[in-house]
Amino acid sequence: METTQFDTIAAISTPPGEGGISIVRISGEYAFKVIKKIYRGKNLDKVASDTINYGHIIDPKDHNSEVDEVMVSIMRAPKTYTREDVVEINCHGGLVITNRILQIVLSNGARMAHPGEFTERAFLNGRIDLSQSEAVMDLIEAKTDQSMKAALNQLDGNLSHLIKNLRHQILKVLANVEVNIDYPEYDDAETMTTKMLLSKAREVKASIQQLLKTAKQGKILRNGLATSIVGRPNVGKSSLLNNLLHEDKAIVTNIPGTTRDVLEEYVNVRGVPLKLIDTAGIRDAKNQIEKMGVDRSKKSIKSSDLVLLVLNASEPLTDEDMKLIKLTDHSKRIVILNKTDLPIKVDVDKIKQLVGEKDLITTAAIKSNGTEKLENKIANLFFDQGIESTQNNVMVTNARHVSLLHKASDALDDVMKGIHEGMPVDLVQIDMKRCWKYLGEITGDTYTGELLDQLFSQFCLGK
Ligand SMILES: Nc1nc2c(c(=O)[nH]1)N(C=O)[C@@H](CNc1ccc(C(=O)N[C@@H](CCC(=O)O)C(=O)O)cc1)CN2
Ligand SMILES: Nc1nc2c(ncn2[C@@H]2O[C@H](COP(=O)(O)OP(=O)(O)OP(=O)(O)O)[C@@H](O)[C@H]2O)c(=O)[nH]1
Ligand SMILES: [Mg+2]
Repeated sequence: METTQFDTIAAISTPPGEGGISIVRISGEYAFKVIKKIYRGKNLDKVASDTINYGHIIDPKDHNSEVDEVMVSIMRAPKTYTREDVVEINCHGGLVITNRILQIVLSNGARMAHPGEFTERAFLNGRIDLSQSEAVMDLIEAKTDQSMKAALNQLDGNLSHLIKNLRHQILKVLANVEVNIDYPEYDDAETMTTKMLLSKAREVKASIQQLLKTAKQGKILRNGLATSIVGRPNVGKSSLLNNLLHEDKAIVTNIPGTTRDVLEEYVNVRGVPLKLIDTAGIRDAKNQIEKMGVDRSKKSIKSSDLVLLVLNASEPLTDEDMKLIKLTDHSKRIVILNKTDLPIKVDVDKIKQLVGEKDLITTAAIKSNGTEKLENKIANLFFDQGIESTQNNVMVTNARHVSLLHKASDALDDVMKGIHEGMPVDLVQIDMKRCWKYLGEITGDTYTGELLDQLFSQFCLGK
């Protein structure tokens, strides 16, 4: 059946499974009509907005039999999450009961919501803009406190304000340009206008570049710092992973080649989310399965933000170690000299020479020695490059926003180029307008149906 943004929608807004309480949320014009058909208790027409009310859900199609004892929240438009009438049924948190109540809601005037549709309505009805909607999802998926803060900042509208302010400035200049084109009072009107465009283009570009500088850290906070643990077989890679996880997740044995496949885990290191990738030990593999694992390790080095290269301090350096040092020379790298509880057989000075003292630490993973040192080093790598600060700690965390900021900045380059090449001002302003349009796509001042479908379909059901 064709669905529209005017239907009354419903979904279970709590995670599936057993729990203390589950919430079935209803939003739209008929939300109150629906609940009045299926609720026995107070007269809901008489209760104030933003109240929660005791009663029972009944099934009109089954002789009004009682289905559950519930609390029902009544929230009247427009001061609600979606800006529509919203009703939330707080029922007992069983799978069967929650689904039964949803079914009753659906057969009494509501239709099933699409993923993210409540938030999409909050956007379409103007309560939040597009970047704030995206922040709702980031908030749900945030993996550490730092990621959560960045998402909350965006939900509060700080990125939106910054972008809206830039757009406003551009619009003002464009209006001035129009006036000067239409009524050139002075002979040098064109020169004046050009000057104005040029200085505004420079100013806005500087702001955009400042924002883009935050994107690297923003991406890490959102997606995690992709970190590969590499090294010869049996050097202690999986042991180190377990230490960072503070649990025994990866299988550790004294048999070289234990880890055959790539293992991925999220860890929180002092607020920095790491996506840790334990790889198969790299050596000239003899058997096919191990060889595939090694190929993946090599790939994983290439796609990592950070490489933890593990060496065995209790054995002399091998050709494979040397290969690995070379292979990771161009990556951001921490070299870990492990097994330092055993007699040291490796030439430490040579390693210092090869990889630099700054990025070298010693550990004894078997005793969990050096884990804190490693954690500090990782956190410092992230924070020491200096958190790029902008007004109100705005951080760009989203790939869509980054791409639009680049396009906007390129459009400004075209403005400047046009001016330097003496292009007529009415042509130059087209590029300025393009910049304005790209910025508007971040906040959703301009958007397409496809974009909304694509964005909101990534949300969870009931959000
Ligand atoms: N039960 C419940 N808990 C929830 C939500 C919800 O919808 N239901 N939320 C969502 O999923 C989040 C809270 N977010 C919300 C954001 C705005 C409004 C809202 O009604 N805003 C109105 C009125 C604000 C006011 O009274 O001052 C507005 O902005 O006009 C409600 C929830 C998290 N917890
Ligand atoms: N003495 C000592 N033994 C260690 C240390 N770290 C790890 N080991 C031992 O070395 C062996 C190999 O450890 P793993 O963590 O499985 O090594 P790995 O690098 O993941 O090995 P593969 O998965 O086979 O590539 C195990 O027996 C560990 O207990 C250490 O610091 N000191
Ligand atoms: Mg392993």
